Amino acid sequence: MNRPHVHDARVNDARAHLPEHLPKAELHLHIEGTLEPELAFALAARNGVDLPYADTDALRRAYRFEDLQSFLDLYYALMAVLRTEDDFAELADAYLARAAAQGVRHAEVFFDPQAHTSRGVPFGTVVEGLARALEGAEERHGVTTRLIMCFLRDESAESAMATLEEARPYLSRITGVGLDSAEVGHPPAKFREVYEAAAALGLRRVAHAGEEGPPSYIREALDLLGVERVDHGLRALEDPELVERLVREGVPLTLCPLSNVRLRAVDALADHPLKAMMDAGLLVTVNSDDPAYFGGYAGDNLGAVRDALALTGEDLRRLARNSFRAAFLDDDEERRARYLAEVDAYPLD
Ligand SMILES: Nc1ncnc2[nH]cnc12
Ligand SMILES: [Zn+2]
Repeated sequence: MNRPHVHDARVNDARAHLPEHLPKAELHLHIEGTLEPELAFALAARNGVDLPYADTDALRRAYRFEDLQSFLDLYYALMAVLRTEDDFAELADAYLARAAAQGVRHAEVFFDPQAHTSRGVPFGTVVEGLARALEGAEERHGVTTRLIMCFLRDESAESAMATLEEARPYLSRITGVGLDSAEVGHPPAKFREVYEAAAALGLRRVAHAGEEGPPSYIREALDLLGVERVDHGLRALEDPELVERLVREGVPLTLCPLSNVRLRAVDALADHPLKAMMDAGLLVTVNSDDPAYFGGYAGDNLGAVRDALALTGEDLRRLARNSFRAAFLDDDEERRARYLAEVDAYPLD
């Protein structure tokens, strides 16, 4: 009777001390990208939605992407199963449980309101559902949270502005705005006025830039949108002057290594610029982007780059420290200090 129990305890203990499970903040995570095939099918059945896949294996086999757009096509299509407040709460709670198991102590979660309102799901349904899970996360999972709403950059600036208006009644639950979806051809400049309006409402600002798009998009995000963090920023190294500025100003970059391989922004993890970016003095963090689609959550990403790029334990500690330094914890500096102390105390050898 006792043996399996003792065995389980040892497994759990070993898992708790994996180097890649050190305490960390996740700062680049699309909640819709945490929709695992099993939950997608369960929600489809509950909501009477027909999925064009025979089963979860068939769906997983569709996760072979050529580029960002080929992923986005499936990502938006699968959202059809998300309809009620409970669906959004369940989705977010499942993510938070997984993230906590890999050492995530603080999560700043993106959502794409236009992808839901455009198919008839009210803004309030999405936010109330997500907020229920996020606001209970400290008690349930030991994870503090922030919510960031992203504008779809391949939709119009007018649509983004209307979405900002829709958010007004919910601003106490929303920390900031972001910009995502198809990047090339949709430069940050398109959203200058929307970001000005968001800033006037007291919202923090981030934007995807330099994932597939050129380094000039990263400059625009800084200069025209006033972003405080750059999501991805993968192509920054192509522009040495930009790198110098990002280092000087301490602008955080939220890298997503497994995503970059799956969406073919880099050929292989061994070619990922993460280590070169660390060596250049950039404030980089490691995140999971859309973990259900790209093969791993926060700890999986960290473990994968550790192996591919021969990162040391101290490199991992630095990345974890960066994640808390880059987090929107300015309203709770005591908490940030506690998280940083947890990183320093975590045994890595
Ligand atoms: N990696 C990504 N880039 C742009 N938009 C996204 N939406 C979800 N994941 C994204
Ligand atoms: Zn992203």
